[in-house]
Amino acid sequence: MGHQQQSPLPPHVLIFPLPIQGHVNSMLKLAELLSLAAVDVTFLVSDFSHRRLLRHADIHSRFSRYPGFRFKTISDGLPDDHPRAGERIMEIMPSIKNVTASLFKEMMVATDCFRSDGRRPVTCIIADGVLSFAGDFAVEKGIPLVYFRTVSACSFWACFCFQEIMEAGEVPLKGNGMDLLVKSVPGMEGFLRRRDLPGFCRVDEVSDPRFQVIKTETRQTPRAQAVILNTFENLEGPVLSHIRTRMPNLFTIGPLHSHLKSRLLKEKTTTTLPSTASGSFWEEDRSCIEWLDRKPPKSVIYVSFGSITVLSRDQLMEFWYGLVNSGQYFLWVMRPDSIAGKDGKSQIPAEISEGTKERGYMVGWAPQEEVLNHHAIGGFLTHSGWNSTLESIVAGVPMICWPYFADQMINSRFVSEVWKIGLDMKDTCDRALIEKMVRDLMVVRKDEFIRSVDRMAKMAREAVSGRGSSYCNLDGLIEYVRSMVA
Ligand SMILES: O=c1ccn([C@@H]2O[C@H](COP(=O)(O)OP(=O)(O)O[C@H]3O[C@H](CO)[C@@H](O)[C@H](O)[C@H]3O)[C@@H](O)[C@H]2O)c(=O)[nH]1
Ligand SMILES: C[C@H]1CC[C@@H]2C(C(=O)O)=CO[C@@H](O)[C@@H]21
Repeated sequence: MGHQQQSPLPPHVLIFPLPIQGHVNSMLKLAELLSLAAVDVTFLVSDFSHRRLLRHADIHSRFSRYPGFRFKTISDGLPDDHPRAGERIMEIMPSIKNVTASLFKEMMVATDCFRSDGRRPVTCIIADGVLSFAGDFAVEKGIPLVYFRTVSACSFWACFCFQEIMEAGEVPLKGNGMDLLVKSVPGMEGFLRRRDLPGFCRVDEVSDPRFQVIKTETRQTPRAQAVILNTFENLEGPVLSHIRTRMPNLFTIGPLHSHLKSRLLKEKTTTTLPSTASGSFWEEDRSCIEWLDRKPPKSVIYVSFGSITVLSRDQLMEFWYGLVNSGQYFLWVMRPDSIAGKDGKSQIPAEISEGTKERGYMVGWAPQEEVLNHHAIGGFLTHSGWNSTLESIVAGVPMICWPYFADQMINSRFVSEVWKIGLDMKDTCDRALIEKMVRDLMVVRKDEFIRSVDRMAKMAREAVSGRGSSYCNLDGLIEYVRSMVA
């Protein structure tokens, strides 16, 4: 019998996100894009996140069409009842370093880097840019390493400059001088105030581990062979040029949610624009879509502060009065754990649930991409998480930004001062201002904002289509991953 010609095994990429919603969302999109290109993918996520995905996101059926895709799980080192939200979210960083790092190494050695029948050992590690221990392993074993930092380029670059910011005495932020311009982030000298620096700078001493960990994790990025960012050239071009002086092998492939839709359409896996299955950690309440169906075009402001923000009762009341007094319809996402206090949902005051009925609607978690693309949505009151910002841009929805922490502080400055597609209310939470901003966004300056965000939306869609920059860059990344096994 003649010897059958075997086709060579595909490359095998390990994708390893920081196990929180915003990071898992965008890295799952990358995983699906690579799976579409017939690359084998092992997606390593915390047991905790995996349970949430299984429960609320129907994740296995989403990936069942990709035979080369596998989930593997690992502990994030936190107890199950840890809130993984609010101020305590940063506890995940030392926990991962102290617990997950050694488990990861053991797992990689014990499985021969996830080798199995018909599957090579991992040929490339794509790790979250803040998981440097995965980078240590890759470097030690000579496995090609790519970092994916899931935040904006502007935030990544500001974090990269933490050393210089510190040496210039521009941190720690002590509450005064917050409106002084920051001189140590090249390219942002004209508009970046101290209050706009990533929230990790809001510490009393530079020795604070929350500042130090981000400084160290970010500064080691250039040791990777390449870096991926979920952004596009026309959105953050000037910042990207600065980053490329230090990390020339930079792949901008975003907005990933839109890119995935574009490729799925092109693969002719579907004839209508696919609503890609979600990666939600909470149950999506679809009743809000029926509520929106009954509202006039661009008449509703969507309110959501992402997966980590926790509001004090006072803040909740200010937002609520501001929204009600604005006279606009509002759809408000109130996660069960989003109000400070012990027992989450029961903390929503009765006056709010009752008083919302006239012009508002509340859900615990929404199908956000679909909501933002609904004709009834005219504005987004957001915490300025990077996925939310990109989803709003692509949907052509102007924003009011109330950043809570981290990259959100700088994203909101870019939304208001650089891209001019919304308003920034950082460091304030006052009902009269909220009322005014909602009216300005939805009524008074509506046309001006819609014009600029529509222009940006068009550029975003171009970036992920046929000959667009992100589309070509993803092709380049796939080629690069393939070249590692050639
Ligand atoms: O009701 C909701 C609310 C949110 N989402 C989705 O959840 C994601 C939220 O992501 P993001 O807007 O980035 O916010 P966070 O969950 O807070 O993300 C964390 O991770 C991001 C990416 O690194 C950072 O930019 C943020 O600051 C950080 O808090 C988005 O895809 C939303 O579409 C829903 O599906 N339904
Ligand atoms: C919990 C935070 C630690 C780092 C992550 C981050 C980043 O800059 O990569 C920003 O905010 C959060 O998403 C993460």
